[in-house]
Amino acid sequence: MSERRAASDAKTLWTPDEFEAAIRAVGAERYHDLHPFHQLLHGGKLNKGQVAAWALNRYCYQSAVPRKDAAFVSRVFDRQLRRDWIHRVLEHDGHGEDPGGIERWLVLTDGLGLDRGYVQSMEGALPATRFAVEAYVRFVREEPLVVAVASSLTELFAPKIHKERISGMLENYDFIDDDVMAYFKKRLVQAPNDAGFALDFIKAHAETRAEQEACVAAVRFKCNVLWAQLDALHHAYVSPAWIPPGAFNPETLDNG
Ligand SMILES: O=C(O)c1cc(C(=O)O)c2c(n1)C(=O)C(=O)c1cc(C(=O)O)[nH]c1-2
Repeated sequence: MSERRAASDAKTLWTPDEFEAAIRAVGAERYHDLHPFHQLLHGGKLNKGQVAAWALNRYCYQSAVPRKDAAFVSRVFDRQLRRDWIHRVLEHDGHGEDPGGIERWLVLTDGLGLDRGYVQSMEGALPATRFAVEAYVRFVREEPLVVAVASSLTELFAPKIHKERISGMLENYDFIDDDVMAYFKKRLVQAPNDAGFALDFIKAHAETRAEQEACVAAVRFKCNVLWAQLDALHHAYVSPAWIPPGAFNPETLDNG
């Protein structure tokens, strides 16, 4: 055991409330709602091409989420936990009558004038987007289960940003309507359930202070995954507007 880990284990276990407060403090400090790109997006300050760049890159995240959840399930020996987690894959991939979140995301990219095949190929995504989302998949595949669960807890902070996004984008962009915001409306119901389950799970299963601190670090890591994607978008499409070779160019979009 490293010296740092031993020192952390020797500290008193946080109470469940203290543990939750430490997790929530990470969101208050560094969730991506604080990123200038989101403020531009929600405030109507971007043009259609820039919004399309965001949606196209964010598709990579959407498609990685069920992959990381499937990777998680594959590591779980407890049948009940697999049952409790597997719906996350289905929420995104669809199930029965529900076309799923990825399909709803493609309705958004259709509405922005992007070709579906191009979006799904991820060929136009920024290099940093690909690195960031794959780092998340790898993290969930490799870290201890309780830490992997904790990394989903940025979802505690997502409903606030989804509400702001629905109202801000509907109000500020004439190319956004209710149909294309369906993805976020659905997440307003799904995310609190998923986050509540994950929070209860880590409270019950992080048994040492070191494990609790590793969970907090996982939320910090995940905030970085989200933040890095917006840094890359800002750099490529806002200022200095350096589009990496081969990445989506908004000028190729009709009415971009
Ligand atoms: O729009 C957003 O800001 C946002 C953020 C996050 C998040 O915090 O990771 C998720 C989502 N949306 C989302 O729609 C979603 O399905 C989702 C799943 C997860 C996850 O880590 O399992 N995060 C998020």
